[in-house]
Amino acid sequence: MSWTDLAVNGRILIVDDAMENVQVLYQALRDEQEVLFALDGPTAIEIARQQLPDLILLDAVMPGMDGYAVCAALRATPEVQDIPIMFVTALSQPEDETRALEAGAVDFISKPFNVAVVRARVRTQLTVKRQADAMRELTLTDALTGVANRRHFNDTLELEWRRCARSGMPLAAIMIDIDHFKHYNDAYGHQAGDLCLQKVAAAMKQCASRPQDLLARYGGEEFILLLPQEGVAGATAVARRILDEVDALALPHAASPTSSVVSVSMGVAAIEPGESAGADLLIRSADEQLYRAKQHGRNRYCVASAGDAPARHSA
Ligand SMILES: Nc1nc2c(ncn2[C@@H]2O[C@H](COP(=O)(O)OP(=O)(O)OP(=O)(O)O)[C@@H](O)[C@H]2O)c(=O)[nH]1
Repeated sequence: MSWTDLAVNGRILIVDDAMENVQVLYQALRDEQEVLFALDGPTAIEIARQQLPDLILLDAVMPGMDGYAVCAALRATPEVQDIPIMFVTALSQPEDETRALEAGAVDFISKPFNVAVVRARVRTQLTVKRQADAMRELTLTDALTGVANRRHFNDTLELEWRRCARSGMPLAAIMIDIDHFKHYNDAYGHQAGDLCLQKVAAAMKQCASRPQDLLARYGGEEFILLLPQEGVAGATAVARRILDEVDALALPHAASPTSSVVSVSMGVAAIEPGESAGADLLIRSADEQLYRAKQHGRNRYCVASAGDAPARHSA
């Protein structure tokens, strides 16, 4: 892959209160990039949060919320704070440029600009963004299974907790443990154990495919699935699917006292985030239910709500 290959197909958000300026930049970039635009700061922030562009080209002088205020607001918003911002402005003094860079911009272009220079600088910023994204992805991913690692899970849990608290939506988690995995390693070897972890993780990932769902490896053979905006009923349906999908893998486990094939036990919990409790309550609750599922014979899930009997796999 070459330097320019890395840079194509970015999504650019142009923010400028003058439509004619938007059009000039659009004409300059549309051959190489997907281009979005906003004519004011608040709309730009909303589009950035929803469309997650790879780069924002931001005018400095706009009525109401100016470019510096937009830049500060974006930098203070967790889900968009890493999107690079390039000022494209009629301002041209060194102090304007300094102010933009200090506000968190990565580049500053004064108008009138040269189209070829803008294109090249956009490509440069997109390449840097791609590389940063790739590095970030590595630090957030479990190397063996390719699902999120525990650190990624913890960060997402905090974010989703706050998001669900704001929107009054529930947040659910399923704690999942492969049954008798020590026996599996002992019987089939550590390499086969690794392969088993990969297959089980891939099967579970298919069971929760909404963009906000997050499957993470929580410990050795322990996984956790976070289901934002999902209550007990939805999470229980996902747990049932996981039981079926893992069973359908039909991975022989001759050393298991529970089943002839690899099986999982799960704890399901859901909560409406509020002032009185922290995110750790959700995890503790899912963990308690996992313990119950193990106690009741494994290859099943238990649900954190009064009166729920441990649900057994139908097979
Ligand atoms: N192959 C492999 N094994 C792992 C990995 N991480 C943890 N393990 C093994 O997973 C096993 C977990 O054992 P236990 O905690 O006793 O759990 P278990 O045997 O599944 O028993 P129950 O959970 O009670 O059904 C240990 O033998 C670990 O060595 C890994 O990355 N690869």
